[in-house]
Amino acid sequence: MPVEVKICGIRDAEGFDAAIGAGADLIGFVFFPPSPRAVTPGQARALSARHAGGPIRTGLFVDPTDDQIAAVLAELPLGLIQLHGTETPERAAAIRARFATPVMKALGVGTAADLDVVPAYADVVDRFLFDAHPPPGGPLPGGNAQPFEWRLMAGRTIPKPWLLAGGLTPGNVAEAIRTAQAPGVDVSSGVERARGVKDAALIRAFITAAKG
Ligand SMILES: O=C(O)c1ccccc1NCC(=O)[C@H](O)[C@H](O)COP(=O)(O)O
Repeated sequence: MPVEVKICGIRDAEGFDAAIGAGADLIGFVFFPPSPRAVTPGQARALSARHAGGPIRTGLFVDPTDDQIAAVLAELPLGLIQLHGTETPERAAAIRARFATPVMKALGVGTAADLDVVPAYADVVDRFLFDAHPPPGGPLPGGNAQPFEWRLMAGRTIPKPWLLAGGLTPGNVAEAIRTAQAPGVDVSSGVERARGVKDAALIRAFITAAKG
């Protein structure tokens, strides 16, 4: 199976077109206003409309209310809702049922014990994303360019498709995939030339390295 690649935090045409052109499988729009990568639903709709079909449009939320999700879905259909906060399995299940949209739960990994919660989500989400824990007191729960120990994932049976995230770059992604035995990867900071500004050449290099 080819490795799946998600390019997260797309907020301009350069990033969107580069991700599409290079064969991204998923594209992430951040609906978390404190993030430098945040977009409005209208901006995401306009970007998404640049290309019909293609990558799964993923909406990233952090402990969202139903109203926040509904406001986004009123503007553009999402193929996947990414929950990157402290959402419980019950909350993830409720969101999935109410919006009839697949859900990906992001989980922070620092030690093997952090993976103990996976079974609790297994029946109520469609995918997992494993990311580093955010720095204590930091403003963002993700998108921090922080890697975690990739070997913690090796040999694990994860009951749903999953993405490895955290501090990935064009230079380390191939090794990360091998070490973690990851079926997919997600990147934000590693394909930016400045915080929140995607770089087309880095996106192309990342996808080539991941899929190569
Ligand atoms: O990217 C953000 O700004 C962000 C904000 C709030 C919650 C999650 C966020 N990003 C989540 C992602 O899916 C990132 O791609 C993932 O954390 C990896 O980020 P990076 O280490 O910067 O590649």
